[in-house]
Amino acid sequence: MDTWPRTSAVGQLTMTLPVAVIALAIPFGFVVDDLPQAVRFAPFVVSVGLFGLPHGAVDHLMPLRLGDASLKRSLTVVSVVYAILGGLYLVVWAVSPAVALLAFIGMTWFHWGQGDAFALRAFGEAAHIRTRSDRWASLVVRGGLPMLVPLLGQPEGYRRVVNGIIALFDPAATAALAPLFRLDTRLALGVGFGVFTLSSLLWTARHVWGGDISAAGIAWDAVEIGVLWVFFWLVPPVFAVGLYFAIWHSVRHIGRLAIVDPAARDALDAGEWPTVLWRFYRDAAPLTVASLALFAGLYVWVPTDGSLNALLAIYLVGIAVLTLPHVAVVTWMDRQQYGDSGITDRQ
Ligand SMILES: CC1=C(/C=C/C(C)=C/C=C/C(C)=C/C=O)C(C)(C)CCC1
Ligand SMILES: [Fe+2]
Repeated sequence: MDTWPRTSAVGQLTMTLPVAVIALAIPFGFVVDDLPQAVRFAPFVVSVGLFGLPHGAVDHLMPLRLGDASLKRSLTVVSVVYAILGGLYLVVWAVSPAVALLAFIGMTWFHWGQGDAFALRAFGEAAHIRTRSDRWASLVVRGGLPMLVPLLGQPEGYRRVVNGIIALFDPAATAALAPLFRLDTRLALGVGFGVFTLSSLLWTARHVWGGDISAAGIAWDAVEIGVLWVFFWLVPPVFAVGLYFAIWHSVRHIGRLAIVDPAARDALDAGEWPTVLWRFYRDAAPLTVASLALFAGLYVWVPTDGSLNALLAIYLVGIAVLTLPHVAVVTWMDRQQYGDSGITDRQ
């Protein structure tokens, strides 16, 4: 299967649109703290219906579309994976929220990194991401931007969200993560990640210096990385991470879903955008609604003060529980779409 339609419209949209929106939002970061709290939360609210939550709600069709499973088998396998992984993870939240929170950040680091590494290769011109080590380097950088850079630039906003989530289950447990916010910890992490970012670009640049590919892909990669560093450093975390989730990670994943759905792919080739979106929303609607039911259940189960902060915390725990099985499905998609031999030699 040709999973690399580099020149198609989906490529243009999934690559350019997110960067444009994120770059335009950077100046907004200077004023958003002075606006009503609801504005900071707006991207997460919007993500419930627009791209964010629905992007994972098509997982149940992946074994059907990317493997050789029947619809029934596809549904059964994915439901079982969701029930087991989501259920176990929910237990971890109840038993040790600090551990569960750290796992959530680590898992999102991996997942948003894997999503971007795939999109760069499939939709961008990222011919410099060729080998397994290139892909891992890109994954670590791309995932670290939304998960680590806000901690470096905006520790107070970061801490508020982290503590808010942990306190839902056990207010005393927030102390466990205090070292994360210390200046020396952040300095070490910042220097380490900065060095890693530059090294990974230099490492993948060897293919360009080797002379066999154009420099356009790596230049684009570097621009995106630069924009994201600035964005996550300056923009308040709740707003920044929410916007990134809805408009970057999810949009790129929806592009990925479209190329594995033959009818959506034909519509793409014909430039019929509404058809693509319609098919996506039709597929995603039932489980998006089911996810909302799960969130409502969490809200009933975990006592809160009903504040906006507490609602965000509940939403994030709900997302966390759904993300673990989602990562399992997307990691399987990676295997299918990259092929067993890795992504070498896909020139
Ligand atoms: C909001 C926020 C955080 C975490 C958000 C996360 C982890 C979101 C994950 C969403 C996922 C995994 C969606 C599915 O693809 C931090 C970084 C803890 C602190 C700063 C504000
Ligand atoms: Fe995702």
